[in-house]
Amino acid sequence: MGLSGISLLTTTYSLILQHQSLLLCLRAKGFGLDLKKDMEGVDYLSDERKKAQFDVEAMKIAWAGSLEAFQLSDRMAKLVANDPAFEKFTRPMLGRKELIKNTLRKAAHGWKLIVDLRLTEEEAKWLRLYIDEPAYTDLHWGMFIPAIEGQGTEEQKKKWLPLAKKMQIIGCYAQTELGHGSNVQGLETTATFDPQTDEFIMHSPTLTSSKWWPGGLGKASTHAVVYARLIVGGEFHGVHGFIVQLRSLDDHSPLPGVTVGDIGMKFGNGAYNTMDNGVLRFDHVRIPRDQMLMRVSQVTREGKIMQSDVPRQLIYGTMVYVRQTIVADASKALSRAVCIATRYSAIRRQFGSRNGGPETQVIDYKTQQSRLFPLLASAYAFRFVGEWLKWLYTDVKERLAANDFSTLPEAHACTAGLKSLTTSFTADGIEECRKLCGGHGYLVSSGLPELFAVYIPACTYEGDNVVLLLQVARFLVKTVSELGYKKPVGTTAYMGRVASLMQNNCAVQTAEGWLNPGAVVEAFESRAARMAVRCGQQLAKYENPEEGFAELSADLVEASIAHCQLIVVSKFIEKLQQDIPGKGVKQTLEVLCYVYALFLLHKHQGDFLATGYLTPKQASLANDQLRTLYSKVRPNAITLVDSFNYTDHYLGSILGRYDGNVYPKLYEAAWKDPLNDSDVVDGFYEYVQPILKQKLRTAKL
Ligand SMILES: CCCCC/C=C\C/C=C\C/C=C\CCC(=O)SCCNC(=O)CCNC(=O)[C@H](O)C(C)(C)COP(=O)(O)OP(=O)(O)OC[C@H]1O[C@@H](n2cnc3c(N)ncnc32)[C@H](O)[C@@H]1OP(=O)(O)O
Ligand SMILES: Cc1cc2nc3c(=O)[nH]c(=O)nc-3n(C[C@H](O)[C@H](O)[C@H](O)COP(=O)(O)OP(=O)(O)OC[C@H]3O[C@@H](n4cnc5c(N)ncnc54)[C@H](O)[C@@H]3O)c2cc1C
Repeated sequence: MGLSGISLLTTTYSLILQHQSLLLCLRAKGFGLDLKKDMEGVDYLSDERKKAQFDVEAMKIAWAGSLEAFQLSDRMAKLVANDPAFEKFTRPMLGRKELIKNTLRKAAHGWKLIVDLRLTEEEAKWLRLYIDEPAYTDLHWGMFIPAIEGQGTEEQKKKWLPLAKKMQIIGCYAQTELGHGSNVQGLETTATFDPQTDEFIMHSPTLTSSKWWPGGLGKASTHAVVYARLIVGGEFHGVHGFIVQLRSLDDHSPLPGVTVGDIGMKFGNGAYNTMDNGVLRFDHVRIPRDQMLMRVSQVTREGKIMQSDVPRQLIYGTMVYVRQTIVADASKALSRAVCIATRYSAIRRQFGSRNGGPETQVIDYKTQQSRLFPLLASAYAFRFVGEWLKWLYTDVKERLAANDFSTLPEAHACTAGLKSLTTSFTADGIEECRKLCGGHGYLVSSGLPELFAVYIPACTYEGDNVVLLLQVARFLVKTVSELGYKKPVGTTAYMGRVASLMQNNCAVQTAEGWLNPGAVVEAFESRAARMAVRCGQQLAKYENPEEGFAELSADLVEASIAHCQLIVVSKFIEKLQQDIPGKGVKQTLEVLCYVYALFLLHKHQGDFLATGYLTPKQASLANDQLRTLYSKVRPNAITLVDSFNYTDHYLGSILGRYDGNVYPKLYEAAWKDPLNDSDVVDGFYEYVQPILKQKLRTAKL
């Protein structure tokens, strides 16, 4: 094949796809073809992009939340993508020590950019996100600083926040212990007040009291907010946060009485192993009294405990904040996986070739659509519920600052429940995206294995997902039990209409009848209300409510999921009631909203049927409508993932490349693997050749 033959290959998209494997063979066999030259600059997804029925630039803004948010995020994404210091392709191949050093280097480079370019806190947050490497800085900015902001007095904030924000100290959040994580009141580390010296003595009395897991603790932090049992005058006064210095600010060595280190390798290559999750023990370490975070309770010089008007639950406030950010992160992680799987599904062809024509794009298989499009719709749904949750949190924060604590229980229930719902779904969704990409999805260069490994602990950290749903259940049970005399508000307002929600059944008669926001919301409200009320009725049969709660906990978790799904569906619908500019943007989002809702209805039809709200026929009509909706998503699929505006650097996936130039890049990447540095593998002469050369004496073989 001559050069003219090669240039012919670039003429049509389908021809190129057919000939890619041939080209690769030629190169491998030493024919010297320059694949880079032949394939680069071609957009293999351009035909797909032409199918869009909406204004992609406007959708990018809808996804980002505003033009300003879009521009800011776009600027930071490009800053990172264009800086070779943030290369991450080799990360999964690094040993742990190199990995951590590399992460420290990136964090330092990121901080230099933040300082040199005078980035705002918001810009810095996006910069760290796009660097896309879990690091001690996540916990410093994401938990240590918020803990001081939320639980410190004005004086404490004035002292510690400037140091932390200039990174003159590095902090982490040391709550979990070897023996207890979920049960915070079961923590064993003690902080005993010594009135003689006006100090607290921090101590780890047992092996199980060792702090275990805190990110950034293992190697980087100089300080920690340590959660410990406050003991004053020999009595226990609950768990509180204390700012404790762990390492010297000169040479970083642990201070006397402090034993600190890393807890070891975690799931996956690269992935969360860039984080130094740590172990920490105290041997009677003394800290000044004013290092107890004292917004909720104060210990006086004389050793008196003073309670402020602030509820005790505010000690858990940092978790409310972080759970809210985790919901926003879920939409990022899911959209990333979906972007990879959608683009690759349009490139990948299997079967269906007629008369030598191209095979079918796997995205056109209905089964592929029924697995992929609900994930795409969920990414948008989580994005919008995350936006709403951020608003809710900001509102609560303002109220807390003005000593109005009335909305804290709802904020706790919403953040706990939505954190659980979105992270569980996203973790499963990333794995589904890997399967949607077939064998190539299992390659590290697809980006999916590392994304999965880095993401799955989100189901555990910041509260085990089942434990959190049980918190939602307590909130629901309380709401139901108070219905007779207290009007439910906020996300439980629908319970105020419990009588009609229990009585009226679904009125939908046709598949088109499901394209009605009122019908959809009523279905989810009825299901959630009926499940919660049913749990309430069951609980009432127990003399001991705690015993009943434990016995019914699996059903209570189901009721919590129904309530949380209702929130996501309602917030998506509410979003669509706003003005959303751009040709076809609102209509396309409406399709996704119905996909999300009807997919859930189909998946959980057992609930809807068992509560008596739906008939089997109505459930089946919903499924008919869902199939029609998938056809409406299909032409917009690629541009819907383009609207996330992810750079190739952030995606970190050959399968998800913007230009769809998958096969040559996969091929190229394989040759970059260190194993291919030589033709004869290390160890061949010691371990393989002797086998090949052996002269077997046994008759059997
Ligand atoms: C890739 C880079 C990402 C970058 C992101 C940036 C930052 C960080 C991101 C990632 C995170 C990385 C690491 C994660 C860090 C952690 O994991 S920190 C440790 C988190 N630990 C937990 O979440 C522990 C879970 N357990 C609990 O939250 C509680 O103990 C409990 C289970 C909820 C309560 O237990 P219980 O014994 O029943 O209750 P207690 O007596 O303690 O309190 C009961 C009352 O308090 C209310 N309540 C509970 N929690 C909260 C809260 N958070 N806010 C407000 N109120 C709360 C509860 O409703 C009860 O109220 P009543 O009115 O009495 O009913
Ligand atoms: C990657 C990672 C990073 C972390 N970072 C930090 C950090 O920075 N700082 C920090 O302090 N901690 C951190 N943690 C710890 C984390 O917050 C805890 O692991 C988490 O809260 C879960 O607690 P646990 O490990 O005690 O789980 P457990 O509570 O032991 O859970 C084990 C099982 O028991 C079940 N279970 C527990 N209680 C109940 C119940 N009441 N009813 C029914 N089932 C129950 C759970 O559902 C689960 O299936 C991190 C953890 C990970 C994995």
